Amino acid sequence: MPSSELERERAVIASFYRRLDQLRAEVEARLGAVQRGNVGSNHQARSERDSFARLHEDNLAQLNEVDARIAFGRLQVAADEPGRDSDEIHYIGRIGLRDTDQSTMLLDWRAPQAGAFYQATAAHPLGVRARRHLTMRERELTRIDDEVLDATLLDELRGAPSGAADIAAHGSAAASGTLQGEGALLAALTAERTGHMHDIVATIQGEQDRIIRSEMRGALVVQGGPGTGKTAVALHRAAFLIYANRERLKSAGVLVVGPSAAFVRYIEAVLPSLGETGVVMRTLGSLFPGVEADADDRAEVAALKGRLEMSGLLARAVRSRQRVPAEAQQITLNGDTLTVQPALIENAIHRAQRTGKPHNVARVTFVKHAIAELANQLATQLAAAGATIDDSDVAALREDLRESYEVRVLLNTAWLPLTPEKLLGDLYARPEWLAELTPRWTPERRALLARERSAPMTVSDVALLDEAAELLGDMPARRSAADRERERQREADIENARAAIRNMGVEGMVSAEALADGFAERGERMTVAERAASDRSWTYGHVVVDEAQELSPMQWRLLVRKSPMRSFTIVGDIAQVSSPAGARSWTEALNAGFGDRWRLEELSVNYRTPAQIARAAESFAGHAKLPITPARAVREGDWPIHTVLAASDLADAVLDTVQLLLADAGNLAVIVPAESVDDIADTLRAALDGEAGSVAATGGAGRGAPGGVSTRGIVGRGAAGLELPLAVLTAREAKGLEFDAVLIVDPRGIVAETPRGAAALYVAATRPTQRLAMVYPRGESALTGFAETPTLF
Ligand SMILES: Nc1ncnc2c1ncn2[C@@H]1O[C@H](COP(=O)(O)OP(=O)(O)OP(=O)(O)O)[C@@H](O)[C@H]1O
Repeated sequence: MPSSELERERAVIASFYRRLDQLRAEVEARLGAVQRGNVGSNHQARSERDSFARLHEDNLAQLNEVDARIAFGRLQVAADEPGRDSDEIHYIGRIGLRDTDQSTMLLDWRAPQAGAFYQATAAHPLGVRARRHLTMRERELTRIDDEVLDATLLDELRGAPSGAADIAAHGSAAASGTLQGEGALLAALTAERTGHMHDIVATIQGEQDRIIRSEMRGALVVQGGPGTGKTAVALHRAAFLIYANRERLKSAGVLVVGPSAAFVRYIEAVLPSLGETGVVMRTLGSLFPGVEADADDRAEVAALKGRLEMSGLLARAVRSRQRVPAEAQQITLNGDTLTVQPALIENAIHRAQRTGKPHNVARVTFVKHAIAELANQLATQLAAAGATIDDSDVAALREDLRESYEVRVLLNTAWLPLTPEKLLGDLYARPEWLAELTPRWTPERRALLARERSAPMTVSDVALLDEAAELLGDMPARRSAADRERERQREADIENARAAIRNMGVEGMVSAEALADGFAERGERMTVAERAASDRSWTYGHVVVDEAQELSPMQWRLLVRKSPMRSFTIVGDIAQVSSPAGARSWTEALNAGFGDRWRLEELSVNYRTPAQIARAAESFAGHAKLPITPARAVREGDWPIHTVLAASDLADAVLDTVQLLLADAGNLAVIVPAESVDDIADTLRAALDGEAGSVAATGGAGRGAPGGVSTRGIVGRGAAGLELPLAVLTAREAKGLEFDAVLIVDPRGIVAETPRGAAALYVAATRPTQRLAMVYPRGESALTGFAETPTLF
């Protein structure tokens, strides 16, 4: 590219940075003024100050996040205004920028006019004559790639005297094929992986863009084979929806659900790099506030806990905690003895059940009714004994009964307030109670649920806890007082926010509701995302579910409760189902939550896996009869699959292969059957890091230096390995991730360890962007599909 053209673009980009720096300075000044402002001890004034400070801090964070690679595209669009003969030029960037005179300098990639950057093709140019990809490293423009979509432009440019000829000299004759911005795309795809997913905003492809910009209403299912960009598309769609529905989604929030902590860590930087920070990211094990489950149940147990019939069982369990005593009970109050007949309690229970409210909420009706009946009974008894009783005496009796320890025991035995944890813990730890509730189950089936009360909650328990919480409702005493106070405070906050906005002259910049959200933080400075994450019954404006094929019907029930409007982006690959509770088709998976109200989009190009690896994985999947969706791989790849048959010890063969791969891979995953993953991790740490350099399974660590030498070691187990050159993972942990090179240890062991182990191996084999190696234990041959000429170590 002639330097003149590059220089011209550099000058344009420099103007963007000047404007960005100017905006940043303005926001910093405003923030400084707010922080310095003396508001004294007035609580309301302090809240307002904190809210404005927060607003400016968020703005500043957004400007900082988008600083690197602020612009990535330029469109030359045919002028469509009559009388105008020159083309329009639009620059496309991570955010929109306006000059001081309010003219547009840079279009936000999500703006409607920017759509043509992703959608225009030679066949359907959408008015675009030329498209330019600007590749930047931090603030520096390093390369430009042109595509000329209008052939007449080439002729015009040939005749042109100025530097515009530079474009012609480097433009392709016309964008051929289906890939858009091929040069920039291939550069992105072959770049070394860092352990964190990057945004793809500069190279989104047409089929992806249509999905990203699809309307927010309803459930959209995105099906595609491995590496087709489903995760990337889902995250960019979240950013697009926040942009297009900012008011609604800023206050209701967006939830992104992924399969594992490693996965959440892998994707967490994408949305901030697009300037969106307020999204809640959760694993299925952390969707119930206060519980962080990461252990899985055995396959049969998880499958049972995921079944819809568990909701019926939990409902029966709650009902059975509303118990009529078998016999009459005696209580004494102020020296008088009262005989309480079972019918009195039964009557109060029926009254409460008829309210249709959750257990803990309906208990208020139960207690009120039972106390009233007991007071009437006692009053009649006292009157019969000669006392004179009027209404105020009956009210006093009710008060006494409420205070009585014996009455409390009596009522609690009939209707005990319950927490979800207690209900579920009892169900697992009390086999005789479970047997009462499940007369038609076999003893073997019941045994699947049996567990010590102290055992930690598992991932599949989370959906059951949430179901139980729905059936139980909040504990009554806490609820009413706290809720009334919250509502009162909220109204006052919105009123105050309106006044504050008028006073500060910032109408239109922030809504009263959004500002009131800031007040509500009450000094704790919680964001919408933080509040949403800590409130179990929070309903989100939109929910993104990744690896959605793995979800059980009970998990779908939980998620649908999180977005009653059913605004969902559901991405996954039905062939990759490896969880025993997952579905075999989208129709089956979505039936309970969505009926037939969902739409399907498919992605067809594999951007990650080189063709030679993708073909082998697909061939293996064919033999294993997995219902795969073949995808067209963008790259052929440079290395054949490396098959190693261990000559003696498996660990030695693994170590030798690891050393071979580490020589030219930026990051490497060693994927191992769950039962031997810790042993292999220990072996690798001992050999490569030495004891002192090892990294804990859950702790974070800085990425090792290039070449793999780091004072903190290069081997990490689980999510901790993502930032290191070598991560040791199970197939489940590797879901959704990608690495330059992947080494699969004992592939048959992975196939054998779960009922859907073949799918787990298919997933593992499709993680590399460059190289795949497989190490088989001594005496085994290579698996069909993956068979290549083996090496012996
Ligand atoms: N348009 C694009 N431009 C650049 N990179 C892309 C593009 N689309 C996808 N990629 C890259 O391809 C890789 C695979 O994408 P992603 O992880 O989203 O696929 P996936 O369909 O979710 O895969 P899997 O189901 O196998 O986990 C990622 O590195 C992603 O950044």
